[in-house]
This record gives sequence, structure tokens and C-alpha cells, in this order.
Amino acid sequence: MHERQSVKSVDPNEGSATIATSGESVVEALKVKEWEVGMFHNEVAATQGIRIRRRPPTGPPNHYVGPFQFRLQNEGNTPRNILEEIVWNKDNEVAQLKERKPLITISKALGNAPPVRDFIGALRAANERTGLPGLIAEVKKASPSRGILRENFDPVEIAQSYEKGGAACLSVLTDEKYFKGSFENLELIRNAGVKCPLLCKEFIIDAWQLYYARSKGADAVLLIAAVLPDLDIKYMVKICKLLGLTALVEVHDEMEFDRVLGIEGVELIGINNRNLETFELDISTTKKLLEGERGKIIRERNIIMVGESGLFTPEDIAYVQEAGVKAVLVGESIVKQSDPGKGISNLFGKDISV
Ligand SMILES: O=C(O)c1ccccc1NCC(=O)[C@H](O)[C@H](O)COP(=O)(O)O
Repeated sequence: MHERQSVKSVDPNEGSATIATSGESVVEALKVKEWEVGMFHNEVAATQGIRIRRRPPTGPPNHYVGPFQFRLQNEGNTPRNILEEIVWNKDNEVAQLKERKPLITISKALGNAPPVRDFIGALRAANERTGLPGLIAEVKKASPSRGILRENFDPVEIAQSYEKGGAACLSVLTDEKYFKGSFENLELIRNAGVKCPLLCKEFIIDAWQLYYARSKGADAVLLIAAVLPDLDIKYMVKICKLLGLTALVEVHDEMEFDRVLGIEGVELIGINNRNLETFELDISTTKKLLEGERGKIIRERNIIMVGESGLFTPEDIAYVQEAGVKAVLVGESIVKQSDPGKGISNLFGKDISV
């Protein structure tokens, strides 16, 4: 398919054209192979109801005109929604980071990582202490749906304020492009003496990221069922256990929830009230998913459920607690307050500090 010695490619995003030499035809062939593997991945994922495709837009050339190769913008190489765009971007980011820091280097760094803290234990203890859902307070400067949430953003100050205000655990955004977060923030918070266990809030698509997160001091990671096929989740949950990391597996609908309930070893499940493809927020998602048989399974297996997103008032907290969650993950409503710790008291309707 790619035997031409010299082809010219046009990237619609860059608006530029290049003439490829014979050496580059090998690179091009590799890209095509990679694209074929990606297509296979997407076919498997689609059978599990996963709509997020996993390949960055490096599809095969659409057509040749003489020596020119055109890659036109089309349905196959244009992200359908923000989550897909984030995942495609992450694919490129991770590929570059992996080249700079291969697994062997990260594995060596694991020995110097701070000891792992018990994420689930902290949530249970907070729930028992207060009678309210344990709080995972989010350190987040911005998000695609809300833009900049806090101009004056000092991650350590916010983390310390959350801890003082009674948070059980913290969630630290590490994605730079869409959330203005960083792994540096995670390390700064860990090294500042904050005792709360830390969730690395990242878009995990590759097991390498689990090792990287742990090497940077994470105690827990997020696995999003809308992005990861069952086999990836299974494999990643096992690696998390080996590394001592807690996996918070996130679902948004019944199908994702049922898939995750079918995976052995899952102990912490989050229900995201935000549809990450449309940004629509509806806290009744938590209630709907925990009704009936699914709620029964959760109780029998002693799985901790986390209500995520769109929680602003004591009534919201009471509503998701009534639905069956023992923990909540909250960002916007507390990070926007001038004193985020006090924001926690407002959110719960009472002082929950230790
Ligand atoms: O919030 C977004 O815009 C967003 C877009 C794409 C992927 C993920 C996104 N958010 C992650 C979250 O779900 C929230 O950060 C988290 O649950 C806290 O939500 P909130 O309390 O509403 O800030």
C-alpha cells in the first residue's frame, strides 16, 4: 500500500504540506499499522458500548493524486466530543513522555516515592466519624466545562485548607492542557506535609501512567469506564494492587456500571453525575444507578460508592447519601471559595473538621 518512494502529505490541522522521502515511507507504513491496531481496539471497545475512540488522528492517507498524498479532515480523524479530544491528546502526550521516561526508569524511581496512604481507609474513617460521606476535595484550577475556576491558584494552600476543613482525601488534577493541572502540583502537595491520601486525577489510557503516578506520590488513580475496555480495567486494577494504589473506577450509566461490577477486585466506584461527552449535569444519575439490584450488589460486596460532580449544597449531599454513597468527590463548589476549607462547612451544612 505504501511503496511509493516520494509522497507529499497535507495535514489539514497544520495547513502545511510535506514531501516524504523513501525513509519516511517506512515511518508512514508504521503509522498505518498503528492505525490498524487502533481500529481493532475501537471495534472491541464498541462491542462494550464504549463510544470514545482511542486513536489520535493519524489515519491512513485518504487518497493520492500523482505524487501527492492527502490526509483530509474526516469523521475518522476528528474528535466527536471533548472527552475523545482529551483522550487523543493524552495518547500523544503519553507516547512522548514514555520515550523520555521509559518504564525501567520509572520503576527505579518507585523506590524513592513516598509511602502509599490508605485511600479507602480514610474515606471509611471520615464517614464513620461524621456520619456524612467522606469528602474527596478536588484541587482544580480549570475545566473544559467551566473554564477558569480560580485565578489565584496556589495548590498547596488549597490542599492545606481542605485538610483543615475536614477533607478525607484530595483529588489533584494533573492534566495540563484542559485542566491547568500538573504532576508538579501533586508532588508539591505531597511534599508539603499534607496527610490526606491523594488521587491522581488523570486520563489514564496506558499502564505506564500508573507507575508514573505512583512515582510522583499518588495513592489512588482514576480509571474511566467510558474510555477503557474491560480488559484494560482488569489489567490496570491488578497493577494498581501491585503498586499499592487504590483504583477509583468511574461510571456514568447502567452499562458501564454493569461492566465494572463484572470485574474482580474493584473496591471503589465513582458515579459521575456529569456526562463527559455533553457536560450535562444531573445528580439523579447517582440515585438511578444505585437503585434495585445494583445497589444490593454494592452492599453485599461492601464496595464504597462515590458521588461525583455537581454537588453544591447540604441538600445535594443528603440526596446522594440517601442514594447510597459513602463518599463524594467535589471540585467547583469548594475550590471557588476564598477560603476553600470554610467552603466545606457550607457544602455539608456543618463544620466537619477534626
Ligand atoms: O468537568 C469537566 O468539564 C470535565 C470535562 C471532561 C472530562 C472530565 C471533566 N471533569 C472531571 C470531573 O468529573 C470533575 O472534575 C469532578 O467530578 C468534580 O466535579 P465538580 O464538583 O462538578 O467540579
